[in-house]
Amino acid sequence: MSIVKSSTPFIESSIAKKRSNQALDALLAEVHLTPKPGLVDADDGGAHDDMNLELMQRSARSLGPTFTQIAIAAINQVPSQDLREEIAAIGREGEQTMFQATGGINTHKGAIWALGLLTAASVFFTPFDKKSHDICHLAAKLASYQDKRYTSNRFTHGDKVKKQFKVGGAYEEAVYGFPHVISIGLPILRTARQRGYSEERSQLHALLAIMAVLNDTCILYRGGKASLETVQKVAKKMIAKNKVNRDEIQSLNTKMIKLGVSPGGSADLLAATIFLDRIENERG
Ligand SMILES: CC(C)(COP(=O)(O)OP(=O)(O)OC[C@H]1O[C@@H](n2cnc3c(N)ncnc32)[C@H](O[C@H]2O[C@H](COP(=O)(O)OP(=O)(O)OP(=O)(O)O)[C@@H](O)[C@H]2O)[C@@H]1O)[C@@H](O)C(=O)NCCC(=O)NCCS
Ligand SMILES: Nc1ncnc2[nH]cnc12
Repeated sequence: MSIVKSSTPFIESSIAKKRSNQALDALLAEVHLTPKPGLVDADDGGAHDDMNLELMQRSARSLGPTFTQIAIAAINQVPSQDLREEIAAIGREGEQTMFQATGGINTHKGAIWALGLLTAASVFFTPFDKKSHDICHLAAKLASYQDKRYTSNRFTHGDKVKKQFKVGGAYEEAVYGFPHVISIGLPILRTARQRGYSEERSQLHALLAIMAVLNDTCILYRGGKASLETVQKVAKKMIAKNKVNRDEIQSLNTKMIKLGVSPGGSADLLAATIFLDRIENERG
């Protein structure tokens, strides 16, 4: 069955397809960025002994139809309770697709959430040409409606650490308009580019800058507060020098493997940064 509704006009369906391709490309760009500390990349599986590059690519590609369905559902809509529930249902189905593609491994749950909302917001109706902060604002509005019909009562890893350490997680990041993307990821990516760094090096700067401050519930769940503080301290030091070298990344990677922690939330927010940056750049 075609994912694109037969009633969707051609121009709308091509915009929806374009945005969902951009979401998928952003996921793949994050996965391919090498080296990255603690995360799966072309060199190794980071702190994950159950993941590798091929698995991450398969997971990302399995999500293409999910992003297309989200974009088709959201095109020319405005945030509403009904749409929130429709997008949530598609997102949950996407999680099942991901688990099928990975044999039950959680590779991209946070990315489905963040990029799902941002993809929807990128195709909403507005009378103005949307900038990144407008897209994040609209995504936040959509996230702020309750997921009433489909919500599960499962107590997740995020729920556990949010309660234990009194921090926000992926939900709060979205509801507050993706502050780590708007105030950290995007400006650091662009500053690094202006300084003449390569695209990959600039993305690495953005990732480290996010890692330096984010309460990443993946790190907290596996390593507690001490591990999060260690990772943040090292990432902060690297970013403060404005120059990141490969040896330092490798040493942080080794440290994170020893601690058994991975910055999965920061990786998702890097993918969100790349997605929004590319949309804004395409307007010239
Ligand atoms: C509202 C939801 C986010 C609900 O999420 P839930 O409570 O079910 O899950 P959380 O545990 O809170 O995790 C969400 C994922 O978000 C990423 N993340 C973590 N911290 C942050 C942060 N501060 N800001 C933003 N994002 C964050 C992270 O995802 C990445 O890590 C995952 C891999 O981690 P790993 O440690 O390997 O795996 P675990 O499963 O934890 O197990 P162990 O290996 O440790 O045993 C990977 O998924 C990365 O993507 C968190 O995991 C939302 O999900 C929701 O309600 N969804 C329903 C559908 C919906 O409404 N969708 C709408 C839009 S499509
Ligand atoms: N590259 C990566 N490695 C591990 N977990 C991730 N979650 C999102 N991207 C990831």
